[in-house]
Amino acid sequence: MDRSKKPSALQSLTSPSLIPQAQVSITDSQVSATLPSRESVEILLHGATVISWKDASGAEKLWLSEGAVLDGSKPVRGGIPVVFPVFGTAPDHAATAKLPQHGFARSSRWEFLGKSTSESSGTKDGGDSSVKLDFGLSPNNLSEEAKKAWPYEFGLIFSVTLGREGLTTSIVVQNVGESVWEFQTLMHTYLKVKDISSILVSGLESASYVDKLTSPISTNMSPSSGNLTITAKTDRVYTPAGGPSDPVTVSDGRKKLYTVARDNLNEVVIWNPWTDAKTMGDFKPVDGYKQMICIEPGTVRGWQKLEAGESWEGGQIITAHY
Ligand SMILES: O=P(O)(O)OC[C@H]1O[C@H](O)[C@H](O)[C@@H](O)[C@@H]1O
Repeated sequence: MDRSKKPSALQSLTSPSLIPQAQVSITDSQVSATLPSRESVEILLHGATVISWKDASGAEKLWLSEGAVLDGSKPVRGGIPVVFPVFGTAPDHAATAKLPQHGFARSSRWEFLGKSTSESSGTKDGGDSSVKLDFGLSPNNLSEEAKKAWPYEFGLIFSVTLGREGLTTSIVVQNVGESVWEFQTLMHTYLKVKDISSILVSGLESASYVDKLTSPISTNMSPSSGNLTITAKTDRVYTPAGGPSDPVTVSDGRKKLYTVARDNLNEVVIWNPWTDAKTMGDFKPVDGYKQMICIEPGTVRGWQKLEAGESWEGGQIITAHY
């Protein structure tokens, strides 16, 4: 076919070089993506941990400890570690009792399964408006120790979708075996803030919460109005009153910073170690707790049961407003 005679409209549709595309780069240890509009994300294969999410101006949205260990020898302190199949430890839950804190997903090397992109026609510059990166984990990727401690047939797909306004992370949990098993999962998101003393968290009004810092651990009700402020060590598991469609908003004074919406994830853990940060060897600088707040959507009160052949999906959508 004589290409010079092709109608020009068709020519532009079929010339990929004319359409701005997301750039994805893959190394032995991580996958990074940048949109034509310059937002970017970096994910380590270790734990499928998102370690950076930047807006178009290059401003980082996630807190990552300067002491974070990124070589796969321990879970990453910061970013978005994936918690599965147990949140914390569950000594009384026989099936997960032998697992380390927060399970094995954040300590295992995941496989990169591939990328997909979507274009938006409405914007003036066109091109890719989002890029989705998929990561997989199955018993084949686990250490012998983890396989022995949790001998179930499972498949996980963790997807990270970078868009112009926000970041979505979602997880599909599949029971590919022949017996029923149960799990908990959570996205341990460390959001970066300028100064924790002016941070307000809304969306937790009238929520019941488990305070993990009382002894014994207590269940409480949050007030029906007013924002949550962080003025000391905080470790609470909230169940927002409006169900998983109730978003949580993080503001700096009157300026909205982030909205965290959830899909199928009933709970939101709010964590800040405060000055106990100094007891964690990988939390640097030690006063870094002033620049972070963990807003962790998950399903962690009780257990999700999966019958043989069943699958379950949940996720978070974080919108950055600044
Ligand atoms: O130190 P890690 O194992 O990463 O856990 C860090 C924190 O994770 C969650 O937020 C839990 O609610 C906390 O109890 C825990 O301290």
